[in-house]
Amino acid sequence: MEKILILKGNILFTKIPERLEVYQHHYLVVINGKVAGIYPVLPPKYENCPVEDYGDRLIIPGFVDLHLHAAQFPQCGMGMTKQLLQWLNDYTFDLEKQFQDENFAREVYQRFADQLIAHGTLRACIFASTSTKGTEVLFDVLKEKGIGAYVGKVNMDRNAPDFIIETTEDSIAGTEYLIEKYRHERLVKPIITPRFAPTSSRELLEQLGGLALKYHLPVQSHLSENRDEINWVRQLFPEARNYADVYHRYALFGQTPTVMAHGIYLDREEIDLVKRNGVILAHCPDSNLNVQSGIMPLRKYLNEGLTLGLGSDIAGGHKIALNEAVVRAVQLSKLFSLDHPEYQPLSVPEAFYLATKGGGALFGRTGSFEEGYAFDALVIEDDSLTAGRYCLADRLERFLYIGDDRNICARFVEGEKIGD
Ligand SMILES: Nc1nc2[nH]cnc2c(=O)[nH]1
Repeated sequence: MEKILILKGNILFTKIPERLEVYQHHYLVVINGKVAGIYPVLPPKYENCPVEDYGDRLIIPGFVDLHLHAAQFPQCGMGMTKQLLQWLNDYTFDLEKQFQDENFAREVYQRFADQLIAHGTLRACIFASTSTKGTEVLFDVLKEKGIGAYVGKVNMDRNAPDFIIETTEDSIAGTEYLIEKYRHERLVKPIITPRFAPTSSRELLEQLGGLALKYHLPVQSHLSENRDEINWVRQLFPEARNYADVYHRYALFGQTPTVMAHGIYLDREEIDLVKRNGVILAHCPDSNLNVQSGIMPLRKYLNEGLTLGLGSDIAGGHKIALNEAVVRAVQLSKLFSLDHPEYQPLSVPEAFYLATKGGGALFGRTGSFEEGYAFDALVIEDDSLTAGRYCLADRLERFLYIGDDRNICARFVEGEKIGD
């Protein structure tokens, strides 16, 4: 039997980056979790269906966080004067080790999931830790909460402290165990997750690429984030043409759907490979500022036709709320364009697109209210932001800039209300 959900309110979303679609006081019809249509007047066939009337509130797509580390959640806002490699050594590895303790993992992951949902992130692409048991806890917590996610057990078998790396065999065995257990889940699914090239042996990369192909699973990792990291990769993989080619050689670069975080310093050849292989880049502006990685040439990549989304990159980024990343992406693009006037700063609709439909590309049809898209949505109550006086586009901008979880009064994932 068809499950019909009808909402009424002010509906805003993007189909293309440059333009916001705005429907004032319209009806949005959802059938079996998918958007069926938006109407000024309810068609007669739905006349007897109940309507959730949200009055003058905004209804927008849920946020999609394309890159964050659940196991770094307790570390937000710490070590923020270090650069990447030092920060990993001084803070991150010590913390991630603790996720071998399932009770600790459960306590942290519950808070992490609650905060993610409270702030309106309804789909996320997540690194857990190297602990297989700890990662299992994360899968189960996210399933209970009803959010959509890709979850990766982190793989590392070299160039990090002994207490956190695994043998290649253990790393692969743990990964395959989780794949077998969760690959048929509807909303929370496994993703292959080599931490990054420097902490991966060739053997590990080869076997992970094999798993991605065998189970047709997506892949996530880090790419070209920091200059010292890039030099390190050059020393470790002299046979590779560039950083991207390290992953490409091992079937971890677009042979299955792939998200690479950062990609700040891509050369011409790498940009072409990203485009040719359909790799999605996760832009993480807060993190790029905090650990002084640099400014991604976002407009250049958009002009090249690359697919991008936004990531909070907890805990390189210090805030889990993705509207913060929207704002920071716009701000950083303005700084970039001061020195590169040929590249226009990002507009707010473009940044909003990245945080919804852009990142949503990894999850299939989500992040928009076009027909056939999964109905992942937030209802925004912005009275406290003096709603009445502004047009709908301005109200959305104000929510993105100065709103927070207190303004989100309902959340839907594939048509189901969550987080109440
Ligand atoms: N931002 C960030 N970059 C990384 N590169 C390798 N590991 C990490 C991590 O945990 N965070």
